[in-house]
Amino acid sequence: MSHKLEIKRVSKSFKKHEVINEIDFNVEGNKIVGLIGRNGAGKTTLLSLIAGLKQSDQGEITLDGEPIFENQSRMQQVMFLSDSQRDQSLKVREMLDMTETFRPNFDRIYADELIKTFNLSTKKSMSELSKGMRSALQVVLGLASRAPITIFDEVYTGMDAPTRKKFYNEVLDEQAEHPRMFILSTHLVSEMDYLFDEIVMIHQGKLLLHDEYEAMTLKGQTVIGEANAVDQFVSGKKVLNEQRLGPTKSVTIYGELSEEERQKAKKQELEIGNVSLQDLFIHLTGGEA
Ligand SMILES: Nc1ncnc2c1ncn2[C@@H]1O[C@H](COP(=O)(O)OP(=O)(O)OP(=O)(O)O)[C@@H](O)[C@H]1O
Repeated sequence: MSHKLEIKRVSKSFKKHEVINEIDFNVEGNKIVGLIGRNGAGKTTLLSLIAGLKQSDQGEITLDGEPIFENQSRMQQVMFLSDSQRDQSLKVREMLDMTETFRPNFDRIYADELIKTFNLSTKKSMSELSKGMRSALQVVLGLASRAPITIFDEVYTGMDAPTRKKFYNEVLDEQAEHPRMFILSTHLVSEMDYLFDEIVMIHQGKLLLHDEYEAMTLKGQTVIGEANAVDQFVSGKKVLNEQRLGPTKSVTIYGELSEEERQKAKKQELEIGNVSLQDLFIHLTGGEA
């Protein structure tokens, strides 16, 4: 079954600091959504609002038309996994037991398989796990719970590269066998972009872009060639970045190019190339990520 998540002009402040500013977008269906933003952009805050763990000051977040906040049945459909510290004395086995009690779709057999995949011991307590192991446990709980909306808030940052790769493979396998909506926040953009169907990019609490991954990367273009010709070609377009190398110039733009414009570029010996999501992210959020 597919679900509709609506984020309707949501704002949230802490004291006088507005952390989320009128964010507005919808996601519908079984998709893997990448939530991208720099440190402090507001990703965790937005995801906590979506999970109903915090109340927005303005606007509303609904799942299938019903508000999530203070709505037990909707909150049960949304699972939020993060690296925040849990009760350190609990054993891994107890964490699995507790999660199984609260999550109606929890698959214990799959959870036990994942425990082996990620080399975790169910006998250890949380305080005995390394940072990477704690991250892996969050991944196990999130995947095995099979909640219709599963949110991973940068849990992978503690995991080493081979373990992250295992996680990415599991997400893709799960999405094929038990489709649902995953929201994965990250700034490991180049490493994770192949997972995403849709991208939500936020910056300083505001929504910068929301689009399908493919559409978004097709809109990012570099135009390289003789400086004057490049300047003329990009005039009136959204310019993200410019680099000059002697008489040559490389400009990154964002927006669709018509066939006519592509032909014009060809005639003027301008080279048009695609921009990676990582480069778009860097340029759109103003500098090195
Ligand atoms: N409970 C809180 N009280 C006060 N300020 C907060 C609180 N939680 C978050 N903030 C502030 O809100 C802003 C956004 O924080 P948030 O954790 O949502 O960002 P983020 O995009 O997840 O960052 P990162 O990638 O570094 O984890 C930051 O300036 C942070 O200091």
